[in-house]
Amino acid sequence: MKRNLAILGSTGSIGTQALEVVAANPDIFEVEVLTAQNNADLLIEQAAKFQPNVVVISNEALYDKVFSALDPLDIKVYTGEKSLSSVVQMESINMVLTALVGYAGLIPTVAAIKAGKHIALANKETLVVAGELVTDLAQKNRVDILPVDSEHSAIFQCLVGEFHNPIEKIILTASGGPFLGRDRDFLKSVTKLQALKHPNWSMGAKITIDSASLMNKGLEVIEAKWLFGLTPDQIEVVVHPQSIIHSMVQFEDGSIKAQMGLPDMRVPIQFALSYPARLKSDFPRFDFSKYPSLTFQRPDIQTFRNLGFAFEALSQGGNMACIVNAANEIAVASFLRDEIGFLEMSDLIEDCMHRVSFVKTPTLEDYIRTDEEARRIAMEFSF
Ligand SMILES: NC(=O)C1=CN([C@@H]2O[C@H](COP(=O)(O)OP(=O)(O)OC[C@H]3O[C@@H](n4cnc5c(N)ncnc54)[C@H](OP(=O)(O)O)[C@@H]3O)[C@@H](O)[C@H]2O)C=CC1
Ligand SMILES: CC(=O)[C@@H](O)[C@H](O)COP(=O)(O)O
Ligand SMILES: [Mn+2]
Repeated sequence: MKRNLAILGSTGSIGTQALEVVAANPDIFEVEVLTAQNNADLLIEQAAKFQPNVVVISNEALYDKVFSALDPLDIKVYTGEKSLSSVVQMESINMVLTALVGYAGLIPTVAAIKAGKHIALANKETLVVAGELVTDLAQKNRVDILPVDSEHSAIFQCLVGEFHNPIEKIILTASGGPFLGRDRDFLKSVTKLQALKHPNWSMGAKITIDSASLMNKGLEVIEAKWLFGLTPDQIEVVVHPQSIIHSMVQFEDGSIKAQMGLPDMRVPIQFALSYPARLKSDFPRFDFSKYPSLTFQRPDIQTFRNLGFAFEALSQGGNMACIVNAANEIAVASFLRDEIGFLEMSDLIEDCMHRVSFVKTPTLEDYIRTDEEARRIAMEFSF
């Protein structure tokens, strides 16, 4: 069961935890490709340790630095726009972990699927932008898309042994983020430092802001629709502040299965990389006596409007989720630069949903055009 991996985004939160899993299981995993955008020092360190055949540094200005460090180790170094899409096609790879953030994950994932590589999917934006196209392509090429996202891994783990049984609904759990229970008056003036303090998970900046605004849960609703072939009314979101139950599936007899454990992304990463096997691990174990109560409540979609936008995008279909995704990427980047306020992120997304050209049955080229148009319009947004 040797897995020869390309890890796209190896220097990020998911990428570094994936390399911990790899390091603990050297008989099972081989690293063929590592990629990064800006963190050349860490990429060089990872390459020296894991000895891939190839690395990609997406920022072209850093190519010389990475090349001169890795040339003596006989590790090939690439850069440039098309590099990710070409390296994922290498013969020696059989699985690609998409641990890079944002829309940038879409085109390399499509290239990997076309080349017949199984996908361990962390980059939820790929399915948000073009879920129908990507899942159809995977089916056509007999490629598995194995979820890494903790909620989707939980659902997938509940479904193992049940694939013949219809799902009545799934229950996606949400932590509620750092601003759970807060009203709009409070949210008006929150800072990025407050928003970057997730109560349970340590993650990259973009997804942490998405969690604070409930956009992450919205993106996950769309991701779940495409991964598990659901209609929007089969997807319920429940706030569960402890993040111990990672999500649930309700079957047609009313029985509910839940997957639980401490919030530790190494568990779903490892399961996606080793599926169908479960590998032994020394990750900390859950202790029931430390969690005397697990609590649940409804999400407040009047205050956290982004979750509602995601359901709206699903009901409109076409390229609407692609519009929401691009607008959200611009909104989060602007918030992180202190250019807009927390609540203005939702105003910007709503504006784009009204103004960007709607396409009912988009092709890949339409998604690329939509992403460009939505980013342009989002950048023009003024308050
Ligand atoms: N972190 C988590 O626990 C979870 C993450 N996810 C999803 O996984 C994905 C990765 O998240 P996370 O690890 O937190 O993100 P990080 O920001 O920590 O890491 C992102 C990685 O992608 C690279 N990267 C960023 N932008 C680009 C680009 N335009 N082109 C190529 N590479 C790029 C970064 O390189 P560099 O650092 O070198 O600049 C880095 O290696 C996201 O889609 C997120 O939603 C899902 C569930 C949980
Ligand atoms: C770890 C993971 O999968 C994240 O997507 C996490 O779920 C974020 O937490 P919330 O969005 O529920 O706050
Ligand atoms: Mn998640």
